[in-house]
Amino acid sequence: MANRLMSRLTQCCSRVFMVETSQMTEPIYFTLSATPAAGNEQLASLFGSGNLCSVYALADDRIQSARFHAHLKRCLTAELQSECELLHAASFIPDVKNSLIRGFFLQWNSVSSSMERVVTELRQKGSVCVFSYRREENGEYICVADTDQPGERERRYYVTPSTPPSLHPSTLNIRNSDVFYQMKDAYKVLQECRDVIPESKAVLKLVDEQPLVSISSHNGRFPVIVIEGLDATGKTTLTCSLQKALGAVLLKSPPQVLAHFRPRFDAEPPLIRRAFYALGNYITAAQIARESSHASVIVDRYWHSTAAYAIATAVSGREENLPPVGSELYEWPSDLLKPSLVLLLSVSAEERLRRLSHRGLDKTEEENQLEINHLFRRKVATAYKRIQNPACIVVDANPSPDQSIGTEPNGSCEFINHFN
Ligand SMILES: Nc1ncnc2c1ncn2[C@@H]1O[C@H](COP(=O)(O)OP(=O)(O)O)[C@@H](O)[C@H]1O
Ligand SMILES: Nc1ccn([C@H]2C[C@H](O)[C@@H](COP(=O)(O)OP(=O)(O)O)O2)c(=O)n1
Repeated sequence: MANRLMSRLTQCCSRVFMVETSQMTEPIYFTLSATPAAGNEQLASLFGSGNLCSVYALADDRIQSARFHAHLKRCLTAELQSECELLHAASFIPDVKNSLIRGFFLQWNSVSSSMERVVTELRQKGSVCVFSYRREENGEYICVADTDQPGERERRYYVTPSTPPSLHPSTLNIRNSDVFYQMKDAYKVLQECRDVIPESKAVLKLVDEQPLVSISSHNGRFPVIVIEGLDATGKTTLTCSLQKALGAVLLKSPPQVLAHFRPRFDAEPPLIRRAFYALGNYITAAQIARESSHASVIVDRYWHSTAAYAIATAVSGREENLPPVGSELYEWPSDLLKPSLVLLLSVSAEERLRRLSHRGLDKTEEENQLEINHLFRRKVATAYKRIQNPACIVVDANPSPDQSIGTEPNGSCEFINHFN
């Protein structure tokens, strides 16, 4: 298995490797080639820091690969936390969708017995392959990889600098790994999980029980208003008051019927977790179609949340790495019911933190990450605003609930008055 993976990673000389040394800087890109080439400053800085290797996990199918990658990360973090730096690495073919394979790059300075032991153990594991890197005395950067060629145990490559791709490589795999643009694609992921995650069957059954609804099922009936925003921006407070003010039906995504499955799927890697949330939107869509025939409907989170969080998590590093404005990755799914209006509640970072601390509830792992990770929050907010057709209207939600809600300068939102 490892050999097959190794072949996949190395035989294609057009593959580029990426190492992210920090969240705020451009990753280091290189290729592996049979002929030596001059290094550059970035390679020199990477190779100047002691011992180096990269580790990739890959299994026969995408579910196993995703779970194995998450497992590897947990093991490496637990075992090596204090002794080495764990950086994100990946290998991809420029401009080729779904070519990205994620891995880790390990850097350690001194002789470390547990480091040597862990690397040896990983090498022996079927579905992990390890690349070791070193700088030769003549200044060449070398990568040593295992090989499955007869009579050959390992093969040496020269590490050659590569120019950064025009789009960040993590955008290559978003479609159908992080964001699903048709129900059948998310459905397929949970079907593939049935043996390892038995709860998938129950979720699929709930999806099967919903009547199919078209993307415009509520047209000509009552309005459907989606309220979106980061955690603690006031969605629950606003949806409840709108429900009362408009005599509306209040729904949410994921729907209540999926609530008890959430912790199970939240513990899974993005491929599985995001497919679960995507399917939740289709169950909510069926509820919207039903309810909007006789009343206005308010929805607490829907597709914008699913796509914005998924994209912001999938794209590592800086905000500039997000897919650009107008990218097809911000399109609405072709088969998901569209609401009449999507409002994005926006509050200042200070006000949001104040509300979070007043609320004082247990925080999910993702909420914790949001709190400590300013950058991630900015990426979620930017992704929200780039989603198209329907786009969201940004609402200034800083005022207290008894003040009327205005909009950001270019928005327009007298919606409460409008529906009263
Ligand atoms: N407009 C507002 N002004 C001040 N506090 C608010 C406002 N809206 C909500 N809150 C408070 O902020 C906290 C988070 O609000 P909540 O509606 O639960 O947010 P969300 O559903 O977006 O996570 C709650 O304690 C709530 O009472
Ligand atoms: N329709 C939805 C709703 C939430 N999600 C995901 C996105 C984030 O990972 C979490 C956010 O949920 P969280 O529990 O923080 O939100 P609430 O507190 O319920 O407002 O759920 C989603 O993908 N699709």
